[in-house]
Amino acid sequence: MMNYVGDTTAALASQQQEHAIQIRDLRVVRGERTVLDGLDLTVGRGSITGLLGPSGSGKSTLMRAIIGVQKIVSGKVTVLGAPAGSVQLRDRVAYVTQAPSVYQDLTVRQNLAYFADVLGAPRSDVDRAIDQVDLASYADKLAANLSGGQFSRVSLAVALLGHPELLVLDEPTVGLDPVLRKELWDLFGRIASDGATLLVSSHVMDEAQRCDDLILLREGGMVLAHDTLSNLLERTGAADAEHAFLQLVSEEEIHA
Ligand SMILES: Nc1ncnc2c1ncn2[C@@H]1O[C@H](COP(=O)(O)OP(=O)(O)OP(=O)(O)O)[C@@H](O)[C@H]1O
Repeated sequence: MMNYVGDTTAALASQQQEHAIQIRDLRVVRGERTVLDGLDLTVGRGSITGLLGPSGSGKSTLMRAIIGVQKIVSGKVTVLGAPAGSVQLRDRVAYVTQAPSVYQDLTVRQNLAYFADVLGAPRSDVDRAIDQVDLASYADKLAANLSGGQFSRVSLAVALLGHPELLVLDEPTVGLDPVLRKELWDLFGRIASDGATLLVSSHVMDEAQRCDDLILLREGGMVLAHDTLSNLLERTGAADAEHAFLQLVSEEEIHA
């Protein structure tokens, strides 16, 4: 009997370990507004999940809850098997916000070295992270003199210090032209193929093509769908993610 209980506990623990993110009945209120209302979500490991939805649908709020910086009213957010925001997740989870914290008056390498010290990551990580984002030839340039795409890659390099298992990226391609967006998505693909899990938000629906899995959020913080793009297109008969989204919204409205 003891063995059975032990096995079950181990099985449950390993099942939780397999998930990068597990959210149960999450409710978040910001100001007067209920932003997330009973949200359930499970994200597997080692993939790129796109969090897509219109502006104000709650993408950033959900990401903040996953990082553990958002005050929640109720529910449970488990990340890599531990409660969101807990100390043991500090160097296992990285978060890049919409306002990147890169110092303009430092070079790329100086920025990375500074953040490596702050995060307690080894200095040897600095050049590895710079290489990973393809900025080796810009390492000694001031961040202020970089292009928009290069600047975004510096934030990403900071996030890669210490080899995080989960990267949460809040609209990393916002304001970038299509060529730079493609470059950045290629980079996300390389990071995921090295074994990390990425949760990437966007309100540009065509970025759905670059994700293994999609979470479509609609206003009111409701998960409209959580599926692969090909399944969503098949289900809705739509030609692209944007039309699939619109189709799902109108189906919801008919059934409401
Ligand atoms: N600090 C705050 N105080 C009160 N309400 C807030 C605050 N921040 C966000 N909200 C509200 O919460 C809702 C969700 O905002 P959130 O930033 O999570 O959406 P989003 O989907 O990330 O939007 P965007 O794509 O524009 O970044 C919005 O209605 C917003 O007005």
